[in-house]
Amino acid sequence: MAPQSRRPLMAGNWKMNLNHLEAIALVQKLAFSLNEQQLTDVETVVIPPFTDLRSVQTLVDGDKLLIGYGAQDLSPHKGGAYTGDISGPLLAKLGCSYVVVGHSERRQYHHEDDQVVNSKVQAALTYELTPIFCIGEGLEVRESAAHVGHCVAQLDAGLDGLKAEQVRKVVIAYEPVWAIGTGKTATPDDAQEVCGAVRSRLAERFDTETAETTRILYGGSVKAANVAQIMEMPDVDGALVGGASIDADEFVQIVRFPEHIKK
Ligand SMILES: O=C[C@H](O)COP(=O)(O)O
Repeated sequence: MAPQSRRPLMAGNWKMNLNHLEAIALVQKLAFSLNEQQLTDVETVVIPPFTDLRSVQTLVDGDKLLIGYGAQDLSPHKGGAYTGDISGPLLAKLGCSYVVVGHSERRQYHHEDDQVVNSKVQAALTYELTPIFCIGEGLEVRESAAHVGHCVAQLDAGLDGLKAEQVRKVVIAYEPVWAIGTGKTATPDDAQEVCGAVRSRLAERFDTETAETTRILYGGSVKAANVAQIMEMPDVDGALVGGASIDADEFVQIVRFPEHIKK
């Protein structure tokens, strides 16, 4: 059985969807549909666009909701002349707990390399934000069966310079790029293969405690219909959900996955 520190985490990455009014409506619907026990059993987090964060904060704080929130990216810099960037201190001040780092869409469309991703992981930890650090292979790498090595190399690069106690504060998300937004979900065994390799690598590079306590998520076309099978895998501690997280009913069913499995 997974240790307590690996409480299942369902994080909804809304990407560039929903304005601040739609954000309020969605979070209200989650709060209305999920009871205290369900939100205690499964940590539930929304990751809206930056422009929604203040509205989400006001709602979550005002009604003392058991729903966490975070941002989709952060600057590696503390502050200053970086037009368009959002820093760790600005996110922390808004009450964010999480920040996604190294998502494949940032790597692809904003040319973020492993070094940039590593500096963002470090920035997040500096400002007490939990990075949801993404790794994952494209289709070509998968087809050449080099995916495990590719993901482990991304993991190593992203965690470069971190001590074991810092790594334990990171959430790692395995997202095969070919499964993102395509409707092609990796099989539970595909998810387990890489999540298991990530955990073994954490043991090898840091220590057993780090490997056993660090949470590893799967992401890529997760929906209510497939989440339970994926969550049955021993090294999968949650999901980073894209498209299905902007549909309140669907995300509620994803959070309620324990009702469909016995782990
Ligand atoms: O961050 C989330 C992932 O990119 C997965 O997106 P998706 O669930 O729409 O495939």
